[in-house]
Amino acid sequence: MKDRFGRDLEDLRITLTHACNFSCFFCHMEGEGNENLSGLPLRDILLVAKASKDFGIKYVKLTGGEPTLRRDLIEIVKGLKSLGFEVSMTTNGVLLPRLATKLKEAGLSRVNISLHALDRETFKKITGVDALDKVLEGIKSAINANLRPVKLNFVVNKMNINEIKEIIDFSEKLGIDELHLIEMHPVGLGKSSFSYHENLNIIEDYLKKNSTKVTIRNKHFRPRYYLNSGLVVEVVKPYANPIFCAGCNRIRLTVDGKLKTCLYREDKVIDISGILKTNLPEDDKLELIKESFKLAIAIREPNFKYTL
Ligand SMILES: Nc1nc2c(ncn2[C@@H]2O[C@H](COP(=O)(O)OP(=O)(O)OP(=O)(O)O)[C@@H](O)[C@H]2O)c(=O)[nH]1
Ligand code: SF4
Ligand code: SF4
Repeated sequence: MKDRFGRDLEDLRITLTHACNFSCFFCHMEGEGNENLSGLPLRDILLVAKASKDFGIKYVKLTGGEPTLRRDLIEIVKGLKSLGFEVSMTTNGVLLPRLATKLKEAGLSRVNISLHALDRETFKKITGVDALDKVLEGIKSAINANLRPVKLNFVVNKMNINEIKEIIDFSEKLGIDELHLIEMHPVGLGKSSFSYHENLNIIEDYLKKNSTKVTIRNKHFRPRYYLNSGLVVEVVKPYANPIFCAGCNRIRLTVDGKLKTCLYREDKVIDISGILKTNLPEDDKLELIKESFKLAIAIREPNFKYTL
C-alpha cells in the first residue's frame, strides 16, 4: 500500500531490545532513545507482523540495541519465518559463535554484522569494548552457518576513515558477500558526536573508478559497486539525501509498541501499545492493528524532501 508520496511498504524493522553489550559513540538507537526497555513479548511481535502482511510487508529486520540479547530470539525467528517473511538481523556479532547455526535452523536468512574497525584500539574506542576478536569469530560463524548474503556494516567516521582500503581487502579475503559503507546519522548518540561525520563522496569516487558494474537498489536507491573480486560495496548515504528517503519502504515497530514511520521523527508514530495490552480476542486486536497501519501509512513522509 502506497503512502502520499507514492512509496510502498516492504520492510518491517523490529527493535527487539534497547539493551546492548557495546556502546558505540554514534549509535542512532533506531531513533528511539535508550531507556533500556526490554521489548515487546513474542506474541505481540507476531501479531503486529501478521497485521503488516496486508500492507505489503515481505521482509522483517530484527534490530536493537543488540537483538541477540533477547533470550527468545530463536522463537521470534521461528514465528516470523512461519508467517512467511524473509527474516534478517543486524547485529554486532559477538554472540554469533554460539547462535549462528541455531538461528539458521530457526529460519533466519541472513545477517548484517557491524565491524567499524580492524585496528583493535580503534575498535575499542568506537564500541567501548575490546571485542574485535570475538566479532571476527562471529563473522566466520555466520559464513559457516550460511547466513548469506553476509553483509558487513562499516559506519564511516573520522576515527576509521583511514581503514577503508583495509576493510575492503579484509572483506574480499574472507569471502564476505557485501560491505556496506554507511554515513553517520545525527540521531541518538550521533547527535552529540556528529563532528565525527565524514561524507562518503571521495570513497564513492574511488569505487566508481575501481568497479566493474554499478547498480541501484530499490531500497533507498542505494548504489552498489561490484568489485573484480566479486565483493559488492553498497554506499549508504542517508543524511540530508532526498533520493534515499524517496526510496524508503520501511516502518518500525519500537520496543514500547509504536509504529514509527521514520528513523528521524519522534512525532510521526502511531502508538499501538494500548491495543496490545487489552484483553480483546486476538482477531479484534489484529483488526485494530491493521487500522493503525492505515493511520501510520497516512502520516508517513520522507524526512528529507526536495523543496522548490
Ligand atoms: N535514514 C535511514 N537510514 C537507515 C534506515 N535503515 C537503515 N539505515 C541506515 O543503514 C544502516 C544499516 O542498516 P541495516 O539494519 O544493517 O540494514 P539495511 O541496510 O537496512 O538493510 P539490508 O541491506 O537489506 O540488510 C543503519 O545503521 C542506518 O545507518 C532508515 O530507515 N533510514
Ligand atoms: S550501534 Fe549497534 S552495537 Fe553499537 S551500541 Fe548501538 S546497537 Fe549496540
Ligand atoms: S524517510 Fe528517510 S530518514 Fe526517514 S526512515 Fe525513511 S529513509 Fe530514513
